[in-house]
Amino acid sequence: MASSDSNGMIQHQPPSGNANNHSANDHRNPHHHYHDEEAGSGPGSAKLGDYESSGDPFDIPQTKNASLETLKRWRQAALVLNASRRFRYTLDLKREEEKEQRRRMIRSHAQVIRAAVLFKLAGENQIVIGPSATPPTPSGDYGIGLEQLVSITRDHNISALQEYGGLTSSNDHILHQVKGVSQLLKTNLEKGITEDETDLIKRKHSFGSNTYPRKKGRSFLRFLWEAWQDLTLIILIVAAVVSLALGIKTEGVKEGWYDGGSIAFAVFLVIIVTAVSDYRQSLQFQNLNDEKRNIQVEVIRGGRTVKISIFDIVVGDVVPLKIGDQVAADGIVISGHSLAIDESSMTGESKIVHKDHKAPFLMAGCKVADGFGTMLVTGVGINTEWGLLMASISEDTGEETPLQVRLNGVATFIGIVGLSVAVFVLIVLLVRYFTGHSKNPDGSTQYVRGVTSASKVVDGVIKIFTVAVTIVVVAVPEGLPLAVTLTLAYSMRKMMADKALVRRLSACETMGSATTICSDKTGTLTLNQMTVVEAYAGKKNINPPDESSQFHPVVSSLLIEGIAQNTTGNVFRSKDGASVEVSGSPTEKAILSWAVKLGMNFDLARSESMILQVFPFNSEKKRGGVAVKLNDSEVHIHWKGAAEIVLSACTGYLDSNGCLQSIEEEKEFFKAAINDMAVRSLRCVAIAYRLYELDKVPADEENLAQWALPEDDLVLLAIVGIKDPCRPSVKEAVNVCQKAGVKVRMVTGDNLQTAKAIALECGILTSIEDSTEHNIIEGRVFREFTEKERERIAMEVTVMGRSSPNDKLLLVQALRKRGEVVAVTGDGTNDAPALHEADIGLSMGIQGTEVAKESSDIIILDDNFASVVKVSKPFFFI
Ligand SMILES: Nc1ncnc2c1ncn2[C@@H]1O[C@H](COP(=O)(O)OP(=O)(O)OP(=O)(O)O)[C@@H](O)[C@H]1O
Ligand SMILES: [Ca+2]
Repeated sequence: MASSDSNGMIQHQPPSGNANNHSANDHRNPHHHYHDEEAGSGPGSAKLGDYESSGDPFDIPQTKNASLETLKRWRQAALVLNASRRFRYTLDLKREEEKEQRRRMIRSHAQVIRAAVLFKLAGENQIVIGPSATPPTPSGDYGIGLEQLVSITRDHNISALQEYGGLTSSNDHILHQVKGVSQLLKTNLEKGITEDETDLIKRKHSFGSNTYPRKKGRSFLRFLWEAWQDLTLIILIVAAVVSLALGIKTEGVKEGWYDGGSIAFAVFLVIIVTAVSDYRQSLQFQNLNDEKRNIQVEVIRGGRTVKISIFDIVVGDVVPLKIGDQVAADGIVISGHSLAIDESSMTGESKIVHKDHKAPFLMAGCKVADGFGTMLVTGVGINTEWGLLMASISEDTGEETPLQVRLNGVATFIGIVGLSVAVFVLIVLLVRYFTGHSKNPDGSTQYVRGVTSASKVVDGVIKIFTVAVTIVVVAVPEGLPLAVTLTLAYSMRKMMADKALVRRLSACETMGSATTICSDKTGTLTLNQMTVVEAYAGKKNINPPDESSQFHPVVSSLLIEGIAQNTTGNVFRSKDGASVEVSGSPTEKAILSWAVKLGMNFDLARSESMILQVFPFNSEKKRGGVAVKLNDSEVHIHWKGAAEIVLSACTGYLDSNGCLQSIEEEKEFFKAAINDMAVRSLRCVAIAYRLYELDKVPADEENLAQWALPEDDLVLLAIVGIKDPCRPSVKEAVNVCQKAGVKVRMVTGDNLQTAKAIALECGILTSIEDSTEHNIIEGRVFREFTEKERERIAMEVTVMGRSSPNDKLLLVQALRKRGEVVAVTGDGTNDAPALHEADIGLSMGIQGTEVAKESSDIIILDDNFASVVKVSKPFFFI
């Protein structure tokens, strides 16, 4: 497959064989390179090993990664008769391949068109190197028409952007090249479009909506048609016909139809029930898919961050992007810091692409791999490659669970054995009959060659056939797999009612055999409603924490500057200033609200300094930083993050008079303060800053983007304690697990003391004395053990604090090595490898990122641990 990029150069994509391999190895998740990179050993090989060692052909490993290879072997071993009904896993794979092919087709199609246009323009001498583009043609209410807009994005036509750009923005946050397009689209790049209904409708009218026609599912008749095409059923149908014919022949129409009729009725019943259940399941999957696709995304409208359905995004919208998000529509980067996009879902190449003003075009359907930013939407729905792709593939994945596959296999196997026995009996009886060995009750030989009349022979043979048919009918257990299908369909419906979105049906089953659950703390065990309840400014404990008069003005203005700039959240103040809306991650929200109470005017604070460089917060480093330049050219670097980590980088603090003091002698005091808050289950965040010399800051953009923010020599401004109460239902849920013999472990990014306090509160730990050596462990300690030691320790670990997402993966790996069946909950993008590695990955519907959801088997819609338990409870006690 060859494709041309925007310069018309030919690039070679991997040959189709490769792509097939790719999907064959892991049909479930096209993003499995996450796993491959981080986990080392691929899942496929491990699972295959499991299979080999078990040696039992009926033993499909109970893991979700039951690979194609396993199924293929299994299929050979069990002589499967109707592959399409028995092995939907393979169907699933075919669909994946089909998807991949479509994707390539759409891409090459778009590229051919693009190449043709470029060629034509070149012929007409319209392409000149440098800024040159056809001027925008106004259309309707907007300065640019749909066609033109779409082609700019599709062709990654930067020169057109610059051409339209015209004026240079006074505000350097905004890449001025987007300015022109945004004006044509009547968008304010900072405040977005207005929330006005009529404006939205106008935009939809001019540029389309972010939806695509859905491919119709199969009709009921198709299911009916498929339902009877099963060898066991065909055997039964034949048996019914034969039996009917025989019965009528021997006993007359009135009496003789009973046997055949009842077999036919049974077959009919099975066909109908199978078809109905398959059909309902396909409808259910369609609903599931709709729900899966109906992602809630944030957009900025009227200066306010609002959550809307992805389908409601319109051209001109300003969409904030953060790590883990799915790019909701085609667009152009407005501003961004270390913004990197994983385009593998669209291009098939697992390459992370950095986006800035040189490569500002974003493709819908890709994932944000790093950093954050905002984008201007320029293409929606069917005008994007993603939309074309979605419209052209149907997604009713009628997968079967391992248990179903196994039972179906057993049923077929028994059916075949029955059939063979019947045929064997038939042959023996026929041979006996025709060789004159069978006798009537009166002792006379039944068949004498040349003597017995033809009609007698027919009767005799018919009797023999009846025996054979009876054996077949008794032997074929067609209802068995059906029973499982019905049960699972029921449990899936129940799960939906219990607030869980099942992405893979087999997960329901696996969940039943889970022996341990590794749960997140924040949001899953706790409510994720965070408020700052304690604050230290310098050594002074501020009480109440938002009493602004207790802060020295120097401290509070530095705090406000740091909090307003060093955030991915947003504060919206209504025109009259009466209501304030804070958005962002729960921790951010808590800190922003606190700052608002201290008198922060968000917009004003942000306009007073200019951001030079950002280090976005991530769970690995547990801190985030920003460098800002003030109007007087002073440079401040603000850091905010896990308290003890930031504290260890501090060399000074500002005391209650706003004077700089050395922190050396006071470190113990601050550590004790943090510990004191943590044991009361508060999450501690420290805020610090430092001065920096402007001439040490890289001047040119290239180096500035690469600049690693200095993070030593910090001055501590404040430490806050954030309360996040336990969910009320959690204690009971943990109890249910423990009763069912399922061990609950907490793996959290929070401080060990905080983790311990929450674990006590929700019953994961019964008492502090309960702790053995490795029971409560820090992520850092755990990761430094050797692999063998980790395996040994893992079983003991109940609470892991200050863990990075990779520690979670290590724990899951170690537990699985010890033969545990592990369920893992996760929300962050970095949790994807652990979710993937687990036997059952559970992601969070509200706080979870798209990447995490995609790597999980079950999405817990309300983020609640109690729902996790509710989902699996019926299975625990089987
Ligand atoms: N937005 C933020 N800015 C600065 N620091 C933060 C922010 N969010 C969290 N922190 C700090 O980072 C620490 C851990 O964050 P991390 O993302 O690893 O955990 P989490 O996912 O929030 O919790 P859990 O793992 O229990 O779900 C917190 O204890 C807090 O001190
Ligand atoms: Ca987490």
